Amino acid sequence: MERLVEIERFENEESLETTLRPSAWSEYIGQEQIKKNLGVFIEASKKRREALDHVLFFGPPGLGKTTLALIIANEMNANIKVTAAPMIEKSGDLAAILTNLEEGDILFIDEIHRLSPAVEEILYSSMEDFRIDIIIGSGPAAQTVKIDLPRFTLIGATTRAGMLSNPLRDRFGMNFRMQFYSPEELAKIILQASVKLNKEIVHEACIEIAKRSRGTPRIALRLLRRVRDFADVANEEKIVHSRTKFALEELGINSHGFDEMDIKLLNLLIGAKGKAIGLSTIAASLSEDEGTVEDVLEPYLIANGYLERTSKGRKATRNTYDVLNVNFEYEEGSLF
Ligand SMILES: Nc1ncnc2c1ncn2[C@@H]1O[C@H](COP(=O)(O)OP(=O)(O)OP(=O)(O)O)[C@@H](O)[C@H]1O
Ligand SMILES: [Mg+2]
Repeated sequence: MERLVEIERFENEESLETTLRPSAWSEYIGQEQIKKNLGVFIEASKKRREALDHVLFFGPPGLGKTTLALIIANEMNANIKVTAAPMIEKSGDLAAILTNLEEGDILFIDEIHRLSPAVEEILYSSMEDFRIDIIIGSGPAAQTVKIDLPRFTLIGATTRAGMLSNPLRDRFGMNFRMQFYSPEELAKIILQASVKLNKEIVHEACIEIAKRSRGTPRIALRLLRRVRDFADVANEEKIVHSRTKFALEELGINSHGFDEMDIKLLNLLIGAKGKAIGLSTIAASLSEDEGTVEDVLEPYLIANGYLERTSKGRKATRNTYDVLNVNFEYEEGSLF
């Protein structure tokens, strides 16, 4: 099923996303703490004329990890090589990438939790000592060759910090957890994008879209494009509030930004009448895999207090009942 507030990337929209992607700090809205800290580290390493320490970003999809990596490269005036863990199958693949880097280059590895152990092993020594050992040949004739690497910066991104091995995590000098965006921040992002799309939009419309975007810029931008379609079809020069509300209702997105899948999950929790439900049960009921439930569906619900993770499983909260307009009946002490 195609989710409108889906966070995965759709191929045909990838290029549009690239054009809307900020390339400078001034256009990167929110994540203030991360921006402040990174700004200091970037300035310091520029002053010392050194490569920046390795950086790790983690957090749900669509919150701006890749964008940050590109901005860092821009700020450092560095070349950036972008790749993703599933593309690095063998240790030889990584060795080839690393030996092609130049002093000060940035290597961006997306989905870094998906590296194979053998590849991870190579990465350790390259991050720490800027050197790799490669075994050439096999059997008794095998030889280890040490290759020195230029000082480079590794930027890793992952939606699943929990799946990163400790040795790998420890080798990053900085790691940053991405936060969900407030509606006001998203409204700014929407306004900025509408200028690039050359379509005027009123403030109330920005806020309306922002409120329904699950705190996620990628979703906000996708909804903006859908709403723009409605406005264009209606021959409206400006995106106004009424058309926006109409479009979002037509698209089936409720005022909390929940989509069908969220609602199903929340109903499931409420149906359990105060008992916790295990992740595997939830995944099976939603016909989704556990990873998607954990990385894509749950973080926003947890961050906003609609779902609680306990040792026994997932539970509804008071908010869950409120938001679904369900009276909450419970025996004293059994629920919360
Ligand atoms: N802080 C921001 N300010 C303005 N636009 C942003 C910001 N963060 C993200 N965006 C926009 O949202 C889109 C998605 O961001 P990005 O691709 O960086 O997310 P991501 O965290 O790398 O996602 P994934 O985990 O799926 O790789 C970008 O195209 C960019 O235009
Ligand atoms: Mg990304």
